[in-house]
Amino acid sequence: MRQFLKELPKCEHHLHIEGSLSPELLFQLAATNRIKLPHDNSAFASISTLEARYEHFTSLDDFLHFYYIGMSVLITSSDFESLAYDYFTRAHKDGVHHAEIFFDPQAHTDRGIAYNTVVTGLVAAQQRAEKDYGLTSKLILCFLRHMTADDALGTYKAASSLGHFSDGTVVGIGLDSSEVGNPPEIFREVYAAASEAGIRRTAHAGEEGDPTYIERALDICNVERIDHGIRLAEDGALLKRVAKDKTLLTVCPLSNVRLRCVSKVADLPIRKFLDSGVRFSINSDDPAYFGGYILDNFYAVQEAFGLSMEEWKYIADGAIKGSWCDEERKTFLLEKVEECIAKYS
Ligand SMILES: Nc1ncnc2[nH]cnc12
Ligand SMILES: [Zn+2]
Repeated sequence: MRQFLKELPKCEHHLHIEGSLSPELLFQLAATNRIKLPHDNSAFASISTLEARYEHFTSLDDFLHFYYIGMSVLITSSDFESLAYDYFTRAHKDGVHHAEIFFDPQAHTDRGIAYNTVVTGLVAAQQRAEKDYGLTSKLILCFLRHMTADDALGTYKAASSLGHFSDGTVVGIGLDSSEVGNPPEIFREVYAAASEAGIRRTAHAGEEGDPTYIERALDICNVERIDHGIRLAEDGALLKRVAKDKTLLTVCPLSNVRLRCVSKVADLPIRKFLDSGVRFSINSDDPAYFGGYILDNFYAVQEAFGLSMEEWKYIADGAIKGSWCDEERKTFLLEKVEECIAKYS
């Protein structure tokens, strides 16, 4: 089963590129770029103390504190390119054929790094990954929900004025950071603009927030996907609606355990999603912080739920169908899944 899971063609839809910054690369870039890490936080004493601290996050906000300090070492386009190329290399080894990755421009522009510096580096890595591995990818621009709606709108306009939505450099928008107390409707205006312009839309919802966060993301922000969405299981009517509409949930099992949304993978509503016909993909979120890349998440789900090959085919097919790539690529990837199933049947 492990070899089958490794080879099963995967699409990753929930990966924060800044969350793939390993402690090794973090310390290396801090030295190269002369960035001072906080002296008053003993976790930053060494790579091993930082790794040890990552095993004890108490909540999303506790993690986010480290996440924003960590990314402060990313300065040049080439830093972003190395970060993203390393991720693509690892994802390719895990059987990822198509990745739709989040980036947080405000977390960089807020500390003086230009939006274009970030995107230039990421695009260079995307082009190399497609050439070297045949791995296709898209960028999703996330707004930080702890910042204002005006700031989100300004970021959206900056990307728009560079033509990044119309030329396909950025496929869609997302919403991340601290969820509870920062509901999706605060950002209704920027979502309406994206909707009007035909830009893809997703939002983190129902990670820590109750199911109304999911409902409001769907109803008010008109999102096409829900990132995490695990608390959907608490609302039967909403669950039916999401299943009927084939709205993709991008679930991140190891993240949910590390951030204490659930105490173990077996407590996630994976069985309920399968039985109700909810479409979902399995993803790594911030793999350098949560102890595993996409394949580790697949293994963890298999260990907890003992799924059949047919159920894995349903997950793999749903992930492809819910992707924001073209139909030709989807057809190709669906055939690859068929071949993999045939090989292991
Ligand atoms: N799991 C997560 N939830 C919300 N915002 C994030 N930013 C990076 N990872 C996140
Ligand atoms: Zn996330």
